[in-house]
Amino acid sequence: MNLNETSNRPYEECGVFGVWGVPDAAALTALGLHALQHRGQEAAGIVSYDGERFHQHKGLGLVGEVFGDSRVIASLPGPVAIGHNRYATTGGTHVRNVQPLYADYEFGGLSVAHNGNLTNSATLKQALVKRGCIFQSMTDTEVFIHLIAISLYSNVLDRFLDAVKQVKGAYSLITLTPNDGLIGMRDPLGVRPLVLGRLPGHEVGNGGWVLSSETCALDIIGAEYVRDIEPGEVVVIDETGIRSLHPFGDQGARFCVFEHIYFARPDSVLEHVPVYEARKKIGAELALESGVEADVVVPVPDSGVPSAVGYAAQSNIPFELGIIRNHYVGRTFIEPTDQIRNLGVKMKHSANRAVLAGKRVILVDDSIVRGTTSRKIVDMVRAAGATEVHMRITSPPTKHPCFYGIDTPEESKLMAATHTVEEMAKAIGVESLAFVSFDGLYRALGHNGRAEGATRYCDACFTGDYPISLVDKEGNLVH
Ligand SMILES: O=P(O)(O)OC[C@H]1O[C@H](OP(=O)(O)OP(=O)(O)O)[C@H](O)[C@@H]1O
Ligand SMILES: NC(=O)CC[C@H](N)C(=O)O
Ligand code: SF4
Ligand SMILES: [Mg+2]
Repeated sequence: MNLNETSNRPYEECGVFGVWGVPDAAALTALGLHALQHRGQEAAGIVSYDGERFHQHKGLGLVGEVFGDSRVIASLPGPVAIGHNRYATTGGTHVRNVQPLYADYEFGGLSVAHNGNLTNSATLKQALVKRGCIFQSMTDTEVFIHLIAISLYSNVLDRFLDAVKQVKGAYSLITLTPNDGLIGMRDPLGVRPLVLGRLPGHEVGNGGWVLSSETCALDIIGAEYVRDIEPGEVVVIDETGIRSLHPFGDQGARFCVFEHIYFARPDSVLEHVPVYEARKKIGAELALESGVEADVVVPVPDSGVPSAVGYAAQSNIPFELGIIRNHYVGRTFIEPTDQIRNLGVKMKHSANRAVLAGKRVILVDDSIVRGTTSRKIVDMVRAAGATEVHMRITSPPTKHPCFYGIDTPEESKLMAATHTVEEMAKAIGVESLAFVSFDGLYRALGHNGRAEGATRYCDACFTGDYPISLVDKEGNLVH
């Protein structure tokens, strides 16, 4: 069962960004969010702090829509700001669920931006509501707000640590506090990414620090990549410097392998691995494992492009843009019905007849979820005159839902959960279908097959091996 009331759509997640000690912090944050737009297109928000007051602006829509007017940025003064791009995993697309969340406490204001999903938030919420907490949103993220409020510790950092020790799930957090600075944190297994960067020229007063989901947002503002925040690490940035705490000790790391396969932008570097290179290598592994005679290798844009480059190079078959993507249709379709989603795929992709007619075609994509995209693409490619269509997928079959911040549909809607590979090939209408093997995937990421990779990554949507307990699901609780 999926935790999301609007779960009937393809997956996405969120982007978080924060800057400390720079003029125009909100403007830089808007730029950072713009670079992270691929991580969430549903809503965007920025909260800034000017040393006395917090200011916020949030809205449904793309970053350019919410922050396109310079008067909006001007209404967010201060040298510190945090921002969030949202794609809902818990709590639907409503204004009151837009992040960063903000609350007033006896110590002043506090704002939090969260990428990930908590697996015990419904359980915690039930207890918090019984204690009298009044929730303003339907997000899982809001439990942080209340756990901090009821904590008996006196300083904000201790209250924050008290709160995170009670939650389970995936969370990369950026928290803005009045006295304890900017706090960045990754959950104990580091499922979601978070990196630290620095803008040169702002060192006076310890300024210039940046926290971001991905390195592509550092590049857009000219910040230098410093390092990844470690799994379970808390960094506290204030005028006195930057401190690092490890309140959970070392519990290992289970980074989301699907970030490498699909979510992250190809120009980002995740855990020291350039995403573009990793995707090319996965494509090359796939060509070695399940090569087939053909005339052209064609990517399914966008996310299939780097791996198709790798597949084509390895197989020595020409790479061609046989499917053209309409750039005015977003990354995913939020429409709730299959009928409209089908139309959405047609609007997004069109076949390039000049490349496809009379050719044996290998299509490369990163994943098959419901099969909506593959079915439509294959029909289009055949209608454009392809004589054979072979589909190659750079992830293993997606058989299980994600509960850690990716909005996958419930299991019964995942094509690979209800079909064998042969049945899937028949259903999408291809001559052959192959997925990368687990060992091939992990080799491409620089590991010695899955035996090694499984101790470093979460791959639960492919294996069902969930590294963090699913407390709400086990207790049959939904938000
Ligand atoms: O089997 P389905 O349910 O159709 O979902 C799978 C498709 O969805 C994703 O693409 P998406 O259009 O979201 O984004 P992209 O442009 O980044 O590839 C993914 O890359 C697959 O192409
Ligand atoms: N995709 C995400 O990371 C979403 C964050 C949070 N769970 C929300 O729904 O707002
Ligand atoms: S279940 Fe899949 S998408 Fe979710 S965190 Fe794990 S690998 Fe990533
Ligand atoms: Mg795609």
